[in-house]
Amino acid sequence: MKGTLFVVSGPSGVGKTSIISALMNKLENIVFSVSCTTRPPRPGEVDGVDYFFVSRDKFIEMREKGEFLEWAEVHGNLYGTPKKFVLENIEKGNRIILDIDVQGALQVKRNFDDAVFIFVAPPSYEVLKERLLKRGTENSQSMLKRLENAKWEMSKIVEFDYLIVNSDLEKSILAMKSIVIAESYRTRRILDEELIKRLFKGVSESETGN
Ligand SMILES: Nc1ncnc2c1ncn2[C@@H]1O[C@H](COP(=O)(O)OP(=O)(O)OP(=O)(O)O)[C@@H](O)[C@H]1O
Ligand SMILES: Nc1nc2c(ncn2[C@@H]2O[C@H](COP(=O)(O)O)[C@@H](O)[C@H]2O)c(=O)[nH]1
Repeated sequence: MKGTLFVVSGPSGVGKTSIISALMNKLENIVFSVSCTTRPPRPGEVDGVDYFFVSRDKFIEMREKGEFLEWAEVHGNLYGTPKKFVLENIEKGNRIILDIDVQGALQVKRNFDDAVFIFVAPPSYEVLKERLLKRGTENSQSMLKRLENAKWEMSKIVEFDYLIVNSDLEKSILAMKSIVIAESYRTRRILDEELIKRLFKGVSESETGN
């Protein structure tokens, strides 16, 4: 069975990383796709764990070699999803989680019609501001840019399959976990020749209506 691609998007500071990192310890066969970025690391961020931190030249070289599944300029920096990692994990039958912006999500949507798209929204614009302020990672220019971009990102909610309004973190983690589990029960994902044979063993063709 092939793996499933989960694309998680939403405004900066809404809580995507918080939800995803908690989820990674709660499920099996789940991997996080570490993106490449030209953004400088924040204190505590580790290269290869949070992101692959690369120069703009290196990013452009990788982009030209076709190494990204999708890429976008987000809040003034370049971000991209390494293609090889995602494709390998789809082949292995894993669940792959992407934490990417809305522009990137819409690119993935054009190429992977089987992927699952989850939008994380803040309970209000005011709460989003508070969270970004409290996280304390952005200077005022970056804060303003992220809040301004949030308006366009929110306008694309309808493009997504699922919507989690992240008021209570624990409830949001549970919601994301429920979505990931429910997707693994979709008939189209699990019903193959082998399962059909097993399910209908001993049943004659006239009884199945075939
Ligand atoms: N439900 C919640 N209630 C209160 N605070 C929250 C909640 N979810 C996340 N936070 C806090 O909000 C801040 C932003 O969360 P986080 O870094 O996970 O956002 P993000 O969506 O990944 O942002 P970015 O897109 O910039 O990477 C963090 O300080 C986090 O602890
Ligand atoms: N299109 C892509 N967007 C990405 C990718 N990796 C992260 N992101 C998004 O960027 C913003 C900002 O992230 P931050 O870590 O600087 O706060 C956020 O919305 C991420 O989801 C990617 O590979 N492609």
